[in-house]
Amino acid sequence: MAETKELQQVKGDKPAVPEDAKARPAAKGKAPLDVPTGTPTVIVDDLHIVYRVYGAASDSEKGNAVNALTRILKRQGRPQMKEVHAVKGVTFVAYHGDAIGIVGRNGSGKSTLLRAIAGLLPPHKGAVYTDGQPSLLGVNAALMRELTGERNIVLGCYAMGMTPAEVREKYQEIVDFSGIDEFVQLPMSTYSSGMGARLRFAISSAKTHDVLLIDEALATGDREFRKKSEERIRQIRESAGTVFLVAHDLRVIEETCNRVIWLHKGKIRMDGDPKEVIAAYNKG
Ligand SMILES: Nc1ncnc2c1ncn2[C@@H]1O[C@H](COP(=O)(O)OP(=O)(O)OP(=O)(O)O)[C@@H](O)[C@H]1O
Repeated sequence: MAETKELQQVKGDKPAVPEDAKARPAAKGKAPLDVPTGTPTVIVDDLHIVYRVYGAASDSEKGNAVNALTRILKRQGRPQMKEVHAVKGVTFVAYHGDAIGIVGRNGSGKSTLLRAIAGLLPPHKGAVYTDGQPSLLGVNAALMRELTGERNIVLGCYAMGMTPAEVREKYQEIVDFSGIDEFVQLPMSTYSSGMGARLRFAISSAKTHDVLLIDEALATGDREFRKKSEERIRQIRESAGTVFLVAHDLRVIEETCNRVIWLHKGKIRMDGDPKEVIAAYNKG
């Protein structure tokens, strides 16, 4: 998303932190680790995301004769469209060096929020402002199953904007980081889901990202890989990037992030220190 006038203003002397953000624990409590505060990378302002599902009908609307007769009498067609209000007025500011974990129950809007920050979903209301190019790394990131790991690394690096020289320089590092060894010569369709996830993470994190959005990609890795990934996320943060991490494994979040946002039914329930938010989340 292009840098906006609003964000340029925000990057001036006085960051425009929304009023409610000032009241949140991250802002008023202890400063997150080594974060140089004051330079926002992502501003989410009263964001609403609504999915429109065409051809959907609720149980009460479909398949029964009374409903069909009512529709005929009222000259209505089949119900065509349902709306799912997945994100309902989310507001927060992320800063350079933040690693923000997003937790919440299934369907609470975590993946939707990441996709909206990545610019893949248009806001129904509100806005997302980002400084730099956000990159979404998901378990479903578009690597091609029928191609070998090697081809996917090369194409993936080109897709992220690397030059041929940079690809040559990074290639071996990516293979080593992913730990897929000789499987790199085989099509990805022969990989386990963990191997695929590791390769995706290795490719996506080979480049320095301004804003890296990670959706569950670390969930399938083993302990050793998780440690390596956490280290790499730390490096990304140190190079003044911002990382968002969605993971159901709360240990990964607690060990990796300096701030946690708890989403509940599309709204922020809590935002602040990982230990405090995770403790509250575990209590329900
Ligand atoms: N493509 C879509 N079309 C319609 N509704 C969707 C779509 N994707 C998600 N939803 C709905 O939006 C809501 C939020 O979903 P989302 O996937 O963002 O939640 P989540 O917190 O990431 O869930 P999970 O933990 O299960 O991955 C859910 O009610 C879901 O059914």
